[in-house]
Amino acid sequence: MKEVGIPYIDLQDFPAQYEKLRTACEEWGCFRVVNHNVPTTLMSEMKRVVRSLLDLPMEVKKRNTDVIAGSGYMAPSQANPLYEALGLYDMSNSEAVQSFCDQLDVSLYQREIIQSYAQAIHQLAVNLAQKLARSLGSSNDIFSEWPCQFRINKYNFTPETVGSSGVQIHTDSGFLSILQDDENVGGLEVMEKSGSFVEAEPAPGTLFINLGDLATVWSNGKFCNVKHRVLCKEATIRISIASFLLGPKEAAIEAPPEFVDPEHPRVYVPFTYEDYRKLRLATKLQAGEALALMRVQSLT
Ligand SMILES: O=C(O)CCC(=O)C(=O)O
Ligand SMILES: [Fe+2]
Repeated sequence: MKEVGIPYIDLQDFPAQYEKLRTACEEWGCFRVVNHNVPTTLMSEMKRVVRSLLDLPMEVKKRNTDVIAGSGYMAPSQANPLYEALGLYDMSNSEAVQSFCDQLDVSLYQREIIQSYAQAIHQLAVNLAQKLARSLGSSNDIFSEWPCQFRINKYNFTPETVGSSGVQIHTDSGFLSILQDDENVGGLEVMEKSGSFVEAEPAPGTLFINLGDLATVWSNGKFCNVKHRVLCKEATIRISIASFLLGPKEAAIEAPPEFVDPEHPRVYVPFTYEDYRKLRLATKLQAGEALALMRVQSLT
C-alpha cells in the first residue's frame, strides 16, 4: 500500500530504507524518524527543562545573548507577538552548551539533561546527514564538523489568536533540522510540491526532520528545501525544540563532484553559509527565494 502524507523513516531499517529516504528528501524535503536512539525519557525531560527555561523572568532570559544574528533570546515582537525563543550557537560545542547553561542559571540536573540532549541530537544530525549522502550514492562525510544551532520555541497561543500565524512561511537556511515538535499541540504545516499545506500532526516519540536551503545546494538541486509554517490551532501554549545542522563553518558549500556531470551541470555557485545567512537577512527572502540569486546562470 502506498503511504500517504509525510513519510516515516525507520532508522533501524538501513540499508533497506535508503530509497525511501531519498524519495522523501526529493518529494517532500521532510519526514519523521522512528527508532532514532534518542531515549523517550530524555525527550520528555528535555521538554520539561525547556518549558521551565522559557518561564524564567525576562531579565534572566535576556542574558542569553546572540553569538550570530538571531541565535540568542528573541522576545515577543510586533511581527511575532505570540512567539518567544531561547537559543545557542553551536550545540556541537560543549563549551557553548555550558555557557548557555551559565547564562540561564540552570540547576545541575537541568545541565545534565541539556548536555545529554545536545550530544544525542548532534549525533543523530550527523548520522542523518551521512544517510542522506549514502542515499544519493555519495560517501561524503563532511558533516561532523558543521556547527549546529539550537533553539527552543514557545508559542503563547490564546483563544483570541486561534487561526493566526505563529511563525510565518519559511524554509530553514541550513542543511537539515531536527524538530521535537509539541507532542500534544499541533500547528506545524509543510508545503507539498503541489503548493498546498499539509499538517504535520504530532506523533509522540518521533522526531520531525526537514531539509533546508543548503541541502538543495549540496544535492545539486535534487533535495527539496521544504516550506513550512506554524499556525495557532488551539488556545494553549505550544513548545518545540529545534536543532539546525547548518553547514560548513568556513568552507563554501557546493555539490560534491559525484553529483555533477554533463547531464547535471552545477546548479549553484559555491558560497559560504555565513554569506548566505546575511543575504537572507538583507533581502528578507525567508522562504528559499534567495537561492535563485545563487544559481550559476544568474551570475553569467
Ligand atoms: O515550532 C515548530 O514546530 C517549527 C519551528 C520552525 O520551523 C523553526 O524554528 O525553524
Ligand atoms: Fe523552520
